[in-house]
Amino acid sequence: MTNKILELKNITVGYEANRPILNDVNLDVYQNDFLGIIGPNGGGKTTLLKTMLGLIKPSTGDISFYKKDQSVSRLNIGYLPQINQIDRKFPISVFDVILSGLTPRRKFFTYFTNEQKQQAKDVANRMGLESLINRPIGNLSGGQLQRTLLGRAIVDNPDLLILDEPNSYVDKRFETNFYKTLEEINLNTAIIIVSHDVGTVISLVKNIACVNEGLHYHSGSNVSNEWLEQTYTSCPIEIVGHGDFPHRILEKHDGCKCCDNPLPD
Ligand SMILES: Nc1ncnc2c1ncn2[C@@H]1O[C@H](COP(=O)(O)OP(=O)(O)OP(=O)(O)O)[C@@H](O)[C@H]1O
Repeated sequence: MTNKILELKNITVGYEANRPILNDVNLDVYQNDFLGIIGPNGGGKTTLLKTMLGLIKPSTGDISFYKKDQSVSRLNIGYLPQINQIDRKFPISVFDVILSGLTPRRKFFTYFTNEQKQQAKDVANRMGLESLINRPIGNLSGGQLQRTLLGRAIVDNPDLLILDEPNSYVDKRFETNFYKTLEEINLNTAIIIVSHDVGTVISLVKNIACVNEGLHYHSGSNVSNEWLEQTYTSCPIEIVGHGDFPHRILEKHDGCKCCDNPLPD
């Protein structure tokens, strides 16, 4: 038994004909995996997620899904988007956002059963949102909104949870709790986390992939500075310890596509 749930084989994918963003990508994701995806800006991380979610179709290669080593046509995937993809003005409550992660029992008149409503309440409690359940999402802090959307992503007991830049919600007080919650979820669910915060990713995950036009896989999270430099290619990078989590330091350098936010001298 390999416990593989997702397999990408020789995937080449892009948005325009003959202009691939990712070339010949191979990746296996396992049940209970915690995979960190890092890489320079524009390297293709979001493109890889969209491919896994079936939102863009590869020009070559195969995507396969498995449950208990048997091939299946799809997986149940929960997705936590980046905060800039959320319309916070949309008039919807915490409870309704979490409930929307479930499929209504009737198609044309949206209808959730009492059991499903209880499921959404239980997840709200698990996320520490019981006192905010009727609050419109426009009136939540960044961390509360993140917990709400994490609740939506896990309410249907997904096989795989994908988190796109969870650090974009910026709520330092909740950060440690958030990572503890992820560890609990990981007991039953495979997780893929995409983040610019290489240090945090390395301290959390079981395996690492660096996406930079292709995909470089590292089994285990004890990556060396040399591996990081090789996989980021044009962008020198170093990991240093600082507080609870190591942080990423970029050496001073020019002409590199990932240097939109160089550190001050
Ligand atoms: N819809 C699109 N149409 C055409 N090109 C696109 C589209 N979306 C992304 N791209 C291009 O694909 C490349 C990879 O983008 P992608 O968003 O996957 O990178 P990323 O690694 O997620 O970047 P970042 O770290 O900045 O979020 C970039 O050059 C980008 O301009």
